[in-house]
Amino acid sequence: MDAAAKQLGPIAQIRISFLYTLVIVTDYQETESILQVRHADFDRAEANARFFRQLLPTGQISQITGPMWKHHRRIIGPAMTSKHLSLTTPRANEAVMNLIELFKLKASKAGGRSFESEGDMTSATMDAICGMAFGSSWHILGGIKEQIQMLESAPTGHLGDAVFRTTRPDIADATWYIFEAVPITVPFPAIIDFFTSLSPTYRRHSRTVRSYLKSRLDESREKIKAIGSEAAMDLVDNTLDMMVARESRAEDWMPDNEMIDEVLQYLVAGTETSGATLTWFLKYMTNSPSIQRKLRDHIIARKPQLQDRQPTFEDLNAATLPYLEAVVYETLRLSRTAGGYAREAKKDVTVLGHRIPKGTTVVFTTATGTEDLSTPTAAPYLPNAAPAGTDALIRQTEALADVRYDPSAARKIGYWAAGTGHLFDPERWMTSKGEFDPYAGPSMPFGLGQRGCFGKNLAVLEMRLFMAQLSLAFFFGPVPETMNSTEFFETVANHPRQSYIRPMSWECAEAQAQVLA
Ligand code: HEM
Repeated sequence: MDAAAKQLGPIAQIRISFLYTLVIVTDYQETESILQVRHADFDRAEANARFFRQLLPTGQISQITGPMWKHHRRIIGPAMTSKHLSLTTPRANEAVMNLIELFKLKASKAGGRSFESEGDMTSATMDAICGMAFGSSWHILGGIKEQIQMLESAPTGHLGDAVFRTTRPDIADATWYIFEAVPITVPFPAIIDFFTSLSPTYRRHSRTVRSYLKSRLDESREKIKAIGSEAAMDLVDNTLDMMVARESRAEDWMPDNEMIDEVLQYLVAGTETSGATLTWFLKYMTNSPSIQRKLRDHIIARKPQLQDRQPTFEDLNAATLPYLEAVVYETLRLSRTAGGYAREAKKDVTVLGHRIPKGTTVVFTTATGTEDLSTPTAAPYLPNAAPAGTDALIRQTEALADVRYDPSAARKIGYWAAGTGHLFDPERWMTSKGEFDPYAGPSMPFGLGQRGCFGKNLAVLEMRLFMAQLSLAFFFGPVPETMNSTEFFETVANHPRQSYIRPMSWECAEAQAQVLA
């Protein structure tokens, strides 16, 4: 899709089959306007929402905008306020600390060899999200640590890496199983969903996860009854408790199955996305020693106390730690965890001068953050060059090359310098005064508008917590070329094909640097 978007320009039409046509819009300003302003014209695409319906029949993510979606947003919305996120921060910090201990242990057993990190990052984000969603985790990292402690040393893989084969608790495996059944990369999701719903294994794992969440819900009700719902509102450190505390108000009541869907949705929408983004972060750090040093020095200079204690929600913000914020935004921009998102035209509409009939799915790619096709200096579009191998699928709309961004129009967001979009460069987010500028240039990792990512605030908090503490704990040493590919593969998220790291203490890194000097 990215290749098509790049070659065909700001708007293009892709015929998937005789019955189904998509329109791709890559013009940044038009995308902003559709997502943020034109709610009367566009809604969440049914084609997108139905991916998750088997797993989360009533979750926000499976619904088009209507009374049920609004009801869910109103009840769970306070989970993304600063007040609630501040209360839940210790839950995420537990996962970060366990991850740091696990990396130390793995590094000692690896004896200088690199090892794959993505499994640990998704286990860490699952532990963190569980803690924030219902107050305790499945201790996946703790279990992995215990298994690794038993090892003398790790076996060597075919690339010369250290291989750690570990298992996860059954409940975590059951959850992964049902996540992986989301038919996101298949051509006929409805058919796949039908067969999935008949699969005894899927049904068994789904029952296991749902009955676990039901027992958490019952415990939460007991807890909140004992505290009293009004008092609980100021104390609750997880989303389930918060929803239960609110349910005493008639308008905030929600049936059990809907509450369970909302909590499970945290895990579905928040684990793989955050885990993949943090895996990319480790890759960028591994390949940017000077950025690692700058980030660590920045945190120590601005918040020296974070060397001795865990950060609070209030410690980590763009004003206090602008360079950390720049690293967070740059990682989200370049890793493009979610490849794109979609809307459906609710009526006949006009986009960039082209009539789009009611019911058409319009897709936006996060590549607009790396290849800003509305940049006046961008390379000219190639309106007649369909990407190789896709000719049969692609039919260009008539003469679209002339539909370009109008430089005289007001635009709040800046531009990235031509040809630099593919580089990992946190400086692009910094002003000459050393401040963080969220409007420096295009990037939409979370989509936008009323159907943009619900969990954005939580995700950004997680990124800050993990990135700050990992940067203080480790220097990520270079890994061999054969383990350093930048290729990726796509599921719900974009994952790096290789995620090898070689964490070491800063003291060890400095000693090595001196020997080499
Ligand atoms: C780095 C991490 C994350 C990324 C990159 C990400 C990205 C996205 C994107 C691109 C969308 C679609 C937006 C649109 O259509 O405009 C989305 C939707 C959503 N995300 Fe996230 N997300 C992340 C983490 C999370 C977390 C941690 C949660 C939950 C706590 C979450 C919950 C949701 C939900 C519920 C929706 C659907 C919203 C709706 O349909 O109204 N996400 N996310």
